[in-house]
Amino acid sequence: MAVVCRNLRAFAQKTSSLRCTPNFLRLYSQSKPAPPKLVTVDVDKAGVATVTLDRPPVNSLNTGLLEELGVAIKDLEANKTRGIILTSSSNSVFSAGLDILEMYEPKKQNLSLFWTTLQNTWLSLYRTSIPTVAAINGHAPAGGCLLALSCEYRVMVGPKFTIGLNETQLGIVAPQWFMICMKDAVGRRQAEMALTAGKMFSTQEALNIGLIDKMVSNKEEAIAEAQKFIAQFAKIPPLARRMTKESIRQEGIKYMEENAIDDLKAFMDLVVQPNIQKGLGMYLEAMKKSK
Ligand SMILES: CCCCC/C=C\C/C=C\CC/C=C/CC(=O)SCCNC(=O)CCNC(=O)[C@H](O)C(C)(C)COP(=O)(O)OP(=O)(O)OC[C@H]1O[C@@H](n2cnc3c(N)ncnc32)[C@H](O)[C@@H]1OP(=O)(O)O
Repeated sequence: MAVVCRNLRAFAQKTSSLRCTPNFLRLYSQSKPAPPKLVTVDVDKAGVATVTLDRPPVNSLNTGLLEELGVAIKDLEANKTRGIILTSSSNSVFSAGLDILEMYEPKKQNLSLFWTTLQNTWLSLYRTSIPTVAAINGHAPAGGCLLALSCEYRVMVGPKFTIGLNETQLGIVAPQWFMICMKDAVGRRQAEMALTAGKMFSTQEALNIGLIDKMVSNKEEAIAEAQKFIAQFAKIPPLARRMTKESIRQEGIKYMEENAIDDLKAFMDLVVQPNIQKGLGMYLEAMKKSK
């Protein structure tokens, strides 16, 4: 709304016949339906929030969705929520990862906003003092896997879905902070093997290496397990919990705090390379053809 108002004000200033009065703004905002929300938040009686990614068909992470997710986390922190369960409205995809359309033939300004929003939202999720669980109810490649890895506990619906950081298979290198998240979960050795091969793991394989913590057979079970994980913290003094989480996640937090600008520059330089752009175009085409 703030952006709409700013744009309207600029438009009104450029014209002699329009005045950007409060009435005009009210009429304008009433005539335009609000865009659908890409992230929904439901807080239950126990104070646990289910945060649902809702960008059909595959919850690819565009700037809008990432922005909404970041705002949701900040709001939940302000409201002293007891836990966050991150899940998807789809019944086959948790998230398809970064929206390739944000990176294909981009405007420089949009690309920069996209990556900065990803960095900020990731950091908010990774370091929040609220207990976090990913209820992974579908495939979670690349950026989808990153979101799940940033939570403290992962429950995944199996056996038919897959999860992993598949970047090398796409001919790209996962950023350092993606790697840190994988190392956090599975240890350096397994992370190296997973990332160099760009392996997508079946749910059972993911369970075997500790990439997920529990396999269940449907979303309801996933949510119930997530609630159980969060409930255990009712007995833990929150300050001790918060400081422990912050301390154990220090490598990732410090990495982003100290390297956000270099990381942005590296991303911006890489994405606009002609060979990367050509690859992205071909990848999009291949996805369409595979239907
Ligand atoms: C990919 C190269 C990126 C290069 C960037 C360059 C430099 C950057 C440097 C560092 C950053 C690197 C970080 C990258 C992390 C990422 O997250 S990259 C994204 C990787 N994601 C994937 O590879 C997943 C691709 N999707 C799938 O495998 C499948 O869609 C699915 C998730 C398994 C679901 O399958 P399903 O059969 O249900 O659906 P469809 O495949 O039919 O898809 C429906 C519809 O959605 C479109 N789509 C799918 N994934 C994406 C996506 N990530 N971005 C945008 N659009 C996507 C697909 O094209 C279909 O569209 P439609 O034909 O118009 O209906």
